[in-house]
Formats: sequence, C-alpha cells, structure tokens
Amino acid sequence: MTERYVVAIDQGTTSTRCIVFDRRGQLVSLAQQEHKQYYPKPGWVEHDAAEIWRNVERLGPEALRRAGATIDQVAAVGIANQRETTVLWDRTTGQPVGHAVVWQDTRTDTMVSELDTAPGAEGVRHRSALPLATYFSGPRIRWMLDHHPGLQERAERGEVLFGTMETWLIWKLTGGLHVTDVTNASRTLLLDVHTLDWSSESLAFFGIPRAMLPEVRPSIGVFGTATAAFPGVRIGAALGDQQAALFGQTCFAPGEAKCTYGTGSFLLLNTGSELVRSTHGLLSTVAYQIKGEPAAYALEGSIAITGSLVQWFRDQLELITSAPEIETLARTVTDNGGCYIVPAFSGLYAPYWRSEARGVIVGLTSYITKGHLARAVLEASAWQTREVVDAMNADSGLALKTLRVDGGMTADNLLMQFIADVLDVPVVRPLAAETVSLGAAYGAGLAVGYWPDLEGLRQNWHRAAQWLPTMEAGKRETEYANWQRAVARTFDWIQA
Ligand SMILES: Nc1ncnc2c1ncn2[C@@H]1O[C@H](COP(=O)(O)OP(=O)(O)O)[C@@H](O)[C@H]1O
Ligand SMILES: O=P(O)(O)OC[C@H](O)CO
Repeated sequence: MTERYVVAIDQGTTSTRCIVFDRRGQLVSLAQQEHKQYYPKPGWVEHDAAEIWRNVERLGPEALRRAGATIDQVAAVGIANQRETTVLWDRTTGQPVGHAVVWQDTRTDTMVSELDTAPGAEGVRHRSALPLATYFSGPRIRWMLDHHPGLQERAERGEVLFGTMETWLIWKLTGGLHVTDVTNASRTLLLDVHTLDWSSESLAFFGIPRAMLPEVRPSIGVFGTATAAFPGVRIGAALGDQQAALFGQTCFAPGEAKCTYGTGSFLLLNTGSELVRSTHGLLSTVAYQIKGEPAAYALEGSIAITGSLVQWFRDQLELITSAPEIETLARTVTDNGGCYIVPAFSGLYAPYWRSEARGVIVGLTSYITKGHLARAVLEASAWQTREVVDAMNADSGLALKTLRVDGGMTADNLLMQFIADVLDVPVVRPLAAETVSLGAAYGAGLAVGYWPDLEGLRQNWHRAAQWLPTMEAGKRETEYANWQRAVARTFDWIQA
C-alpha cells in the first residue's frame, strides 16, 4: 500500500495552512501563507478569494514536498475553513464578484436590525436555530445582491454562485463542483437544521435565489476528486474550522467540549443527535455528519474578538512587537490595576448578540501602566469564556468538568492559568496543537477508510499541558462582577 498520508487544508481568517498527517495523526509537514486583510471602511473586513485559491494551489504541493511525499501517497484531502465568510463568483469565468465579505464584517448591521423585527424573522430564527445577526452569511448575500447592479437577475439565472470558503475551494479544486457541507450551511441562516436542506421560506425572507446555492452534503464522505492542487486525490471531508477542531479534539460524545483560541474564540459542546436550543444566548449548530449517519449537533459560544485584541494591541497601539510579548508585558504587574477592556469591536456575540455595542476600556487612573493594559487584554479572553461557559452550563444543565483548548493563544501560560482560575475547572491542551487541520484530516481519512472508526482516533489524543484553578472564590466572583459592569457600558453605543 503506497497511500501513507492524509492532507488537510485549513483556510483560516488570517492564513491558509496545508498540513500532511500520518496514520497516527502526527504532523509530518506544514506550509502556511497569510493573505491580505482589507478594511475599506470602519467595520468592513474583506478577503480576496482569488488570492486564497492561489495560496492553496501553491501550499498543497509545497506541503507534500516538505513531507518528501508524492501525490499518489495521499489517501485523501480534507478541508476546514473560516465560516460565514461569503464569496460570490461567476459560474462561467470563475472570477469572484468583488471581495469576499468576512465573518467579522458588520456592514449589514442596519439591515439586520430591520430584518430582526420583520414578519417571518421568527421562522428564520427557529429553522436555523440562530439569532439574526451580522455574523452569518445570509444578510451578506443580500447585501452583495443589492450593491452590484444586475447581480440579482444573474443569480436567479444561476450565472452567479454563492459559497463559503469550502465551497469556493472545492469548486476550484474540482473544476466546477458546487457543494457545501452541513456544518458550513448551518451558518448561513438559510438552512433548516432539522431537514439539513435549504429552507424555501428562509430563502424567500432574504430574497435569495436557490439557483445560486450549492448542494448540501454530509461533512464526512467523498465530495469528488481534485483536478487541481492535488490532482487525482479524493476530497473526503469539509467542515467549518470550529467543528473541525471539535472533531480533531475527538469530542465525539455528548457532553464533550473544546474551546479554540484564535482570532476569535469558539467553545463548542457536543450535544449528540439532539439539537439543543439555547435559551441563554448560544447558537445551535451542526457539529458534523458522517455520510449515511444522522448529524451530530453542538451548542456553540462564539466570541468575536480574542486573539485579534492582542493583534490590535500589537499593530494599532504598538505596545508590543509580537503576540507572545503580551505575556512578558502582563507579567510586569501582578494584577489588572482595576482596568478592564471589553473588545466589542464587532458588537458583542455570545451570549449577548448586541450589534450596536462597541468596545470600552474602564477603570483608567493615572496608576495604570501598559502592563495593566496587557493584563486586561488577556483577561478579556478569559472573562468572555466564563460568560459562554455559564450560558452552556445553564442550557445543558451540566457543569463543565474540564475544558479542552487549542489555537494560537494557548501558547500563553498566563492566559491559560487565568482561564482555569475564572472557570474554576482544569484546562487541558493536547499534544496535537493543529486540531482544526487534524479534524479535517480525520474526517477525510474516515471517508476513504484510511482510519476505520472514531474509537481508533481517540487513541491519538494525548495531553500535553494542564492548568489547575488556584484563584480564591471570593476574588473570582468580585472580578467577574466588575467585568460584567464593564460589559454593560458597551451597550447601545451605536445609535441608528
Ligand atoms: N503567546 C500569545 N499570547 C496571546 N495571544 C497570542 C499568542 N500567540 C498568538 N496569539 C494570538 O493568537 C491568534 C493566532 O492564533 P491562530 O490559532 O493561528 O488563529 P486563526 O486560526 O484564527 O488565524 C492571533 O490573533 C494572535 O494575536
Ligand atoms: O479562521 P478562524 O480560526 O479565525 O475561525 C473563524 C470562525 O470560523 C468564524 O466563525
């Protein structure tokens, strides 16, 4: 048998990675490339989908070269992608229509506020199990159809296609297959999460023609065979990156949860084949679906700004020159000096869903140094996690016993300790740091029989680090109350 590897494409918000994995789930090689972020107006965030495809085309062969592998040794390729980012392109030329509109983009906030109280909104919320928010793809498609002359008519004729990043990449990889998977489709506001197909009523609500939508498929199962980047290799899986991380962390059983700390942070709790509706501001989402099996669902606490607050501290305030320096700076002081930063840069996501909120720094006095600000930046990620964990405990009726973490910010020991302290549960990080890619690889490998079953994959999970809670309960609750008072000050900042 010459097939020895599975390759994952992790198409993230800031960069694209191609990673080669072996049968033990170990990383053999990695090739990575950042892409340009476009901020044309306040609140707008765009990517060039053509640039992202060029990166995939280059990184795939590069990762194989670094592994010393040939294409015929690749059993399958899996895709994990930034979710909700909206790409439209011309079916004939394959050219994107303008830039992709990124998940953090808030240009649809006025439209979303109006739609939220429009007739039919309750049905959209019920079928999608999502709040009406700028975060999801549906309003972005509407915005693009409204702002490019003639696009609505072309979309109705099926000349212009919609996709999130996995759809765009599969279309390019296969030379024209127009498909999505259930996890990505569940982030559009257009899917009925019970039937796992597009809802005609929700499409009518947004005025989006079905002809422009991809076919919805299970996340794990052969989508087709690549003709570009990995010619001849089967595409075995596509998953939203956060669902891929849940899969890569082997959270296959109801009650298992992970939080990925990247640009934003996303805590997902597997709820099994039952869709649990949140009454505390979380999303219900599809966790994954293996072809021929029922879908598994998850409750999700989505936090828009965590690692990107560190980037802001580095790039806009220029108080550090690299992300890891924030820990060194934060360690120059013993506490936050009474200062809290609430990074409501894109409004607040879970559990508040307030698009009119904007960020605040509170508790400033002449005592505050940049060390205190660095602490407040890191602590913001921890307090936001505490809010979604509280919501999750309330929704599920189960208290979280331990939190599995991954993502770039988990390199920060001060932050990980603070998270254990404010949650009052152990925080554990696996040896396999690239859980998003691993999840995509696991899915693709399962689809083609490279790995036999889920149980086998569990054996690959090994603990690399653990942080145990040490904070005294009184201090934890006082500081949490301060944080919540700070959050309240972000509300109603943007006024219509
Ligand atoms: N040592 C660190 N301390 C705090 N934040 C960090 C550290 N290292 C990286 N980060 C943050 O983590 C993020 C990158 O994580 P990553 O998982 O690669 O993100 P993504 O997949 O969302 O692009 C960046 O926003 C960066 O600011
Ligand atoms: O690409 P990431 O890691 O920032 O993840 C983005 C999420 O999928 C947005 O929902």
